[in-house]
Amino acid sequence: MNKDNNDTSKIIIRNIKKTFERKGKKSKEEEFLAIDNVNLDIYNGEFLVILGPSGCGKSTLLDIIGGLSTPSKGEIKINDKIVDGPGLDRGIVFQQYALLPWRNALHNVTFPLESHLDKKECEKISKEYLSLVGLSGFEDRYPNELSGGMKQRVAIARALAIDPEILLMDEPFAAVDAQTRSILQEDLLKITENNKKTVIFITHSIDEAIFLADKVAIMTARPGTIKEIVNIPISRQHRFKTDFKSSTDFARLRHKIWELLKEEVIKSQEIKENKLEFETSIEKGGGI
Ligand SMILES: Nc1ncnc2c1ncn2[C@@H]1O[C@H](COP(=O)(O)OP(=O)(O)OP(=O)(O)O)[C@@H](O)[C@H]1O
Repeated sequence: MNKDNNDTSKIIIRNIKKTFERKGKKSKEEEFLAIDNVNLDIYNGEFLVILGPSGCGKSTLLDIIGGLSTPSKGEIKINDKIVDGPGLDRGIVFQQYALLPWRNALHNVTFPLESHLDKKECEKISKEYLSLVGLSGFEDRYPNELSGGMKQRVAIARALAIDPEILLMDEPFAAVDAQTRSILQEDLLKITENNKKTVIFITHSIDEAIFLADKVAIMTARPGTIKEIVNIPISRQHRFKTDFKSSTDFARLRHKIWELLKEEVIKSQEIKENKLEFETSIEKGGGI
């Protein structure tokens, strides 16, 4: 695969800018620039992880790719078609499971299928995907009877059940404990590899990024843009070796990514502190 050739891109992101209208001082509407000039190419079957300081616009970008929000400028193409809303080509998994509490696991997974398939077919497919994520036998459990990790498995099964080409995942493992997270990472890597999914995955964890990604996009402090792409040239088989996370390859990548990210985390904290100082001084009637 020629990764420098635009023609092979599955997802093409060009000059994306997003501003929000916000109430500013004296309740006046003000434009708030969240992300600007975001450009990315994601190739068929690639696993892209996005890292960036809190508030830099990662979720904003993912929402635009998912068609849940529109860009203020720029465009996104998937398989050469401009994204103008949500679609069955994209399955989305959020941090907070977003399961329907009144439905059991099976019927949470059937939910996105019900509009176009009959009941029997929906349940057959849902059982298959629950089995794929290791939840055979848990079909009739309600969300309040499942652990955090199991709920996230149901959410993944639901996203996969529509057989999307693309999985969009917004910090999906942030709410589960460290051991469960590690197992979910391994399972996700196997499932997406075996089912040939293209994945965009947001995280705050550098270790998670290195374990999962083919390439890591590091975003700048707000307004977020892509600062650098770091390739992770490590085979999937090698990642499953027990000593991978203590290898020199891993340490080298972690150091490189942290050096790039640290600058942005510091900038992002400076932005917040300046804003606080500015607001405090305005409240006191002075300037800065
Ligand atoms: N609907 C909205 N209206 C106004 N501002 C918004 C809206 N959605 C996001 N923002 C702002 O845009 C900026 C980017 O938010 P976003 O949630 O995309 O960041 P993030 O990088 O995903 O953050 P985190 O890592 O903390 O989840 C933030 O300052 C946020 O407050």
